[in-house]
Amino acid sequence: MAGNSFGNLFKVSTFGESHGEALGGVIDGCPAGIEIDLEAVQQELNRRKPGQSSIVTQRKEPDQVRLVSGIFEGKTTGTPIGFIIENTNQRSKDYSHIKDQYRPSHADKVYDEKYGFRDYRGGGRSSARETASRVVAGAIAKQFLAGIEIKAYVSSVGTLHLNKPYNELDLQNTENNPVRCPDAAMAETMEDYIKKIRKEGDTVGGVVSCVIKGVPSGLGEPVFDKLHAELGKAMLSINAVKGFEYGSGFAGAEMKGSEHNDLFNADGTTRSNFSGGIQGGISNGEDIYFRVAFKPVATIMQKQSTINKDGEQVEMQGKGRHDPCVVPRAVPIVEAMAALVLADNMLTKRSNKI
Ligand SMILES: Cc1cc2nc3c(=O)[nH]c(=O)nc-3n(C[C@H](O)[C@H](O)[C@H](O)COP(=O)(O)O)c2cc1C
Ligand SMILES: C=C(O[C@@H]1CC(C(=O)O)=C[C@@H](OP(=O)(O)O)[C@H]1O)C(=O)O
Repeated sequence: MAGNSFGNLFKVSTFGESHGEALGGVIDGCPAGIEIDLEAVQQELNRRKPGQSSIVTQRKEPDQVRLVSGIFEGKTTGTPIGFIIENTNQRSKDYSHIKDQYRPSHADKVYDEKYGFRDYRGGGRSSARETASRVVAGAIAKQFLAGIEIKAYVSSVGTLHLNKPYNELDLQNTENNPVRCPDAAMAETMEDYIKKIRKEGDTVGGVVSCVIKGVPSGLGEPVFDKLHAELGKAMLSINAVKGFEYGSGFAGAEMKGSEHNDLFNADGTTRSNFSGGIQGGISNGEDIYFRVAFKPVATIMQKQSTINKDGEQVEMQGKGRHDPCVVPRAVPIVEAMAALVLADNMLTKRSNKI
């Protein structure tokens, strides 16, 4: 099974299944001499971990990371950084009912078809539990990117939208509530809504917005490896993601050039930023901002029709501990993937200077 590595120069490979012994990864290409704050790495994992509030999956995992190589006396050595997170709270019996039948809109059927066999416990490799490894790698990338600030937050849950641009929000408030929405009143409305949806045995989608400040100009490799294309791939590789837009995004399609053009100031900065900090695939020094759309979780606690391995129509109802809405826990994952893209592009920029 290929496809488990991300990045070219700052490269991470992840391993592990939701109900296996452990998850983990190897980061290759992280430069030597970076001071690593292990508590900050753990803090990022705590933001993502299951069981953290009443509006996420109730699986209780400590998600304690163990760094096993590549760091000596608190600094990266330039050798591969290996890390492990043990699984401690699997409840595999919840999944025996999907051994021979498929959850609609999860990855069960396609994994069986592609590989002829699958670890059905907890969704195996297709589970978003894998994203714990991304968060570790992203936390190390963030430390390499000192001076660049990456902040994601929840901007929609279902049809509840926070209709304010990021520069009118105080993003310091994002971590003050379990939804991770920086507007306290909207966060409360969203939280109540997620609770109501959970009671109904249903799930709901949402949007994570992200802003990156302090990115130097010149990151991104046209023509195929444009910075926004790399960000798009990174975000679309996260479980349950259905959409990515940067800058003006789909709204830009409704505008005129005379409204949309980012006019220059004399110092080369721009008066507006519909470009989202990237022009021609290269960062221009303005804020990079983008949005990521997540679908409603597939495993619902309501009866739905599906098929079994023999192609018979059957009824099934989800079991186990699932997220009613993924966006509160997706915030640190989005930040981690953005950090990995920037770290990789930073190293590429260094390597193509004569
Ligand atoms: C943070 C996070 C938590 C998730 N939790 C669940 C969950 O509890 N149950 C579930 O069925 N899907 C959950 N998902 C989504 C599935 O992992 C995903 O839908 C599945 O792998 C199929 O892939 P696809 O939706 O990208 O096509 C979660 C996704 C994320 C990002
Ligand atoms: C365990 C995590 O989330 C899991 C993501 C997930 C899925 O299908 O993506 C399904 C559930 O898995 P399980 O029933 O095995 O607990 C979630 O709890 C995690 O993110 O660490």
